[in-house]
Amino acid sequence: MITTAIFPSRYVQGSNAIKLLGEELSRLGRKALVIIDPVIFGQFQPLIEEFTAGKVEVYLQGFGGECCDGEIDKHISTATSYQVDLIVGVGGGKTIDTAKATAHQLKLPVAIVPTIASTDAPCSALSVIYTPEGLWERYLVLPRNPDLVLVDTSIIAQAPVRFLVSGMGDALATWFEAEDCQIKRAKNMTGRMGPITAFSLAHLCYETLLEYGVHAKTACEQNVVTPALERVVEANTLLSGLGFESGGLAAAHAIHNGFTMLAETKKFWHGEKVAFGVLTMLILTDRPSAVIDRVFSFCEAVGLPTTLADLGLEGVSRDRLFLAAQQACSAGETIYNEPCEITPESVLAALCTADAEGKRRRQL
Ligand SMILES: NC(=O)c1ccc[n+]([C@@H]2O[C@H](COP(=O)([O-])OP(=O)(O)OC[C@H]3O[C@@H](n4cnc5c(N)ncnc54)[C@H](O)[C@@H]3O)[C@@H](O)[C@H]2O)c1
Ligand SMILES: [Zn+2]
Repeated sequence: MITTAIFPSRYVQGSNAIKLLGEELSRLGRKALVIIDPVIFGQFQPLIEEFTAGKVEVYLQGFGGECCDGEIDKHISTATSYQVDLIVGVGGGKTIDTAKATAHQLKLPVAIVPTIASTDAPCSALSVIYTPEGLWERYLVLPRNPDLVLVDTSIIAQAPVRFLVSGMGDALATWFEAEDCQIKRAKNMTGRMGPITAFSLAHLCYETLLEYGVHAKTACEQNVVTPALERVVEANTLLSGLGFESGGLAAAHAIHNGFTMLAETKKFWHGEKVAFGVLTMLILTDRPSAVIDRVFSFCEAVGLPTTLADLGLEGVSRDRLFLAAQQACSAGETIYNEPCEITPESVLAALCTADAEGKRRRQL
């Protein structure tokens, strides 16, 4: 059997790692287009200018808010007119995915500087493309992973804690989705089966969250970096990225994609929707109740959604929920990597049951 795993070329993490930006970027190019999330543009412009000075020439451009084709075209056009030889993405998952897609179109190297540990987008060879209105559109699978991922944990610790928790929700899916792909011998994001390395990393991701998740959240609430925070940032960013890409995706992410059909969930972050996708998946795939209890307890302890109301879907009708279930079961979705029968009806049943279980536990 041929297995395949893919990795970013270089991963740098630590408190004040941003000071290494110029040195690290100068390995990749001389002139960079730096795409920055608009919310943090003012905060990061001076940092980027200071820590690249004398090493790399930089042009800064704001990200427009959605990773869609029009937005990618905007950055391609700027990069072309400035004749840059490197693309840098600074921000959350959407800015990062836009930077990766832009670099891919231009066949340039890409460096990623996540400013929140909210998803496992930084390390992957994938951009998730949406419509300008924010509906999930397609996965753009890229031929290579980022050339550099540089994570400054002090920056992550300064950001609102909800992003770190959301990243834990995304990372929580990694082991369960990879495990099901391993059982089913399903394809990972490369279209081949993952090696044991990927499944081990995915499992380490899960163990790290369970062991250090609560303490990492506490540190982030104090805006400080501790060893637990360092571990969870690495789990959210590197372990989860390697684990999902080379292990494979399954139901939790398909259910997330289904939720994007329901406008009420738009104000919730990717990892928050994925976390409820995990709870649903555990019921859908008939996991032992001890596992279900452990994952519910973890979500409750760190503050991830455990009911539909937590995702803005209080009182949602079964008919509307069925729309999300149908979307989760679209042709080609990763939900078919599950080693069990999948229908929109079975997904709806699992969604309703996960919600009821979340409510039941609150009444104990
Ligand atoms: N490509 C992949 O492998 C992959 C994996 C997982 C998720 N994704 C994608 O990532 C996206 C979700 O990413 P996200 O949840 O990071 O959303 P996002 O990029 O929209 O960022 C969330 C919010 O955080 C703000 N922000 C960023 N840095 C900040 C900081 N330091 N302080 C305060 N606010 C800050 C942004 O302005 C934004 O409002 C989705 O599009 C999802 O599909 C991609
Ligand atoms: Zn995800």
